[in-house]
Amino acid sequence: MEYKSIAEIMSNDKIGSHVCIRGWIYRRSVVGGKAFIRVRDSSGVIQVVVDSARLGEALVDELKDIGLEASVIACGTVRREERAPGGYELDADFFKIIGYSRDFPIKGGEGIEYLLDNRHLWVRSPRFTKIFRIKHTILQAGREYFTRNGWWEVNPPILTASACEGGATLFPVEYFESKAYLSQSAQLYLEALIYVLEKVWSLTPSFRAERSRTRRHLAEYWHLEPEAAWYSMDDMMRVAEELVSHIVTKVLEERRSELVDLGRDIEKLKPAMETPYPRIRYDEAIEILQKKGVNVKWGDDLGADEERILTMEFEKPFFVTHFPRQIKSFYMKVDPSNPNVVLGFDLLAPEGYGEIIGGGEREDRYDVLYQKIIEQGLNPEDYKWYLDLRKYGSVPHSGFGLGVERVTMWITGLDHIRDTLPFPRFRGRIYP
Ligand SMILES: NC(=O)C[C@H]([NH3+])C(=O)NS(=O)(=O)OC[C@H]1O[C@@H](n2cnc3c(N)ncnc32)[C@H](O)[C@@H]1O
Ligand SMILES: [Mg+2]
Repeated sequence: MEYKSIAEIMSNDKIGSHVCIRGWIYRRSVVGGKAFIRVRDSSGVIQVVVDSARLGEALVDELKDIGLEASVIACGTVRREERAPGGYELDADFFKIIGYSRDFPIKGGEGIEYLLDNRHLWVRSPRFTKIFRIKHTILQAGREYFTRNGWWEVNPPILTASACEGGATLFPVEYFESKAYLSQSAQLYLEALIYVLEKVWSLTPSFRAERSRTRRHLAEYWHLEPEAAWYSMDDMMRVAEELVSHIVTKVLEERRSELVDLGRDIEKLKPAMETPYPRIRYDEAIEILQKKGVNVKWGDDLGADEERILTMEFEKPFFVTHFPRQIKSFYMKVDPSNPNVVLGFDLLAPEGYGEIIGGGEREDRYDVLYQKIIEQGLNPEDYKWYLDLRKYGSVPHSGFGLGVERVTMWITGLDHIRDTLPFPRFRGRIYP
């Protein structure tokens, strides 16, 4: 028996053809001797009509109370039906229950904690099918961009010995007789690999022990990070905007129907297809915020609220550059023309989404980096290997980290980052 996907058969050129599908019962009702069974698979939902006059009363009676998510096979003739989801239905001449389902625990209207406790079943919702298909394309676009432009994919370690982004968000793990930490970022190792392949990138899980639960922070997220020898901050900002533009273009080409089904306003994504993106310095960002009456002063970090207000000034992603040195990580290169700021950049997504990328130029001089490690209260011993990279043929280099879930949240228009991956991890949530 040959099976078609539901998306394949829901088209005018399939009207009148005889096909077989398989999937799970998403909704069901019985009216006047007919069962209307909405079957879902990974491509969509179709209504299957089981007529007792054709397939017998016993089957229709059984379908009256069949459990949601029972797995089924159905064969029949495709026909137009405006009242059915997607405008098509399958007039069944064969219908078989494969796997029964009793009392599927998600019936609609449950609270968020209950749904998260049943995430292993909640993920079956067609809404997640659409989100995860979009995320698939985002990841595919990222890999495609780097491969096409001569970047080499590498595999940095996830078990590490020291912090990259500050000790406050480290997850310690037992490592044989000693202690290790789950990686916050692949960056430091990518900086070793640029001396091997010059332009490298990795997709790794990054871990942040974020104490507070917010709509845009996870404890485990997927991190797309390039690093390149000889690249300046400006060079790397061009890579960042080309990458994001390619991602948005590919999603709009290949996942438009999923975006529409999620209620996303496609028009709001189109400006991000065009580069270059606007660039403002941190100084200008502070001025904009102060003019809007925000209580912020030079030297303050930009939090979610400040970023949200800034994003209302732009219709596409925009860069904020040249942050105060004291609010950025030890590895950031100080601006030669202004020792108070570093050559760092963030890329902020519009519509209130804020930071999706953080990056910059790295300090490539041994003595200066050593002092910055001391300045930030870190132990140079913990960074001995990292400092070594500045002893043997050090070169100017830059990189950034793109938060895949942050980008997915923005592109899909979601209001919480937890729905951008199947099993979200944040404080208080490790099950299932
Ligand atoms: N290779 C690099 O230069 C990356 C650099 N070491 C780094 O980790 N920068 S970052 O802390 O801003 O994180 C980078 C991005 O990673 C995302 N990010 C950062 N933290 C999170 C959390 N907690 N949850 C979800 N996403 C997160 C967000 O998009 C940030 O812009
Ligand atoms: Mg950042």
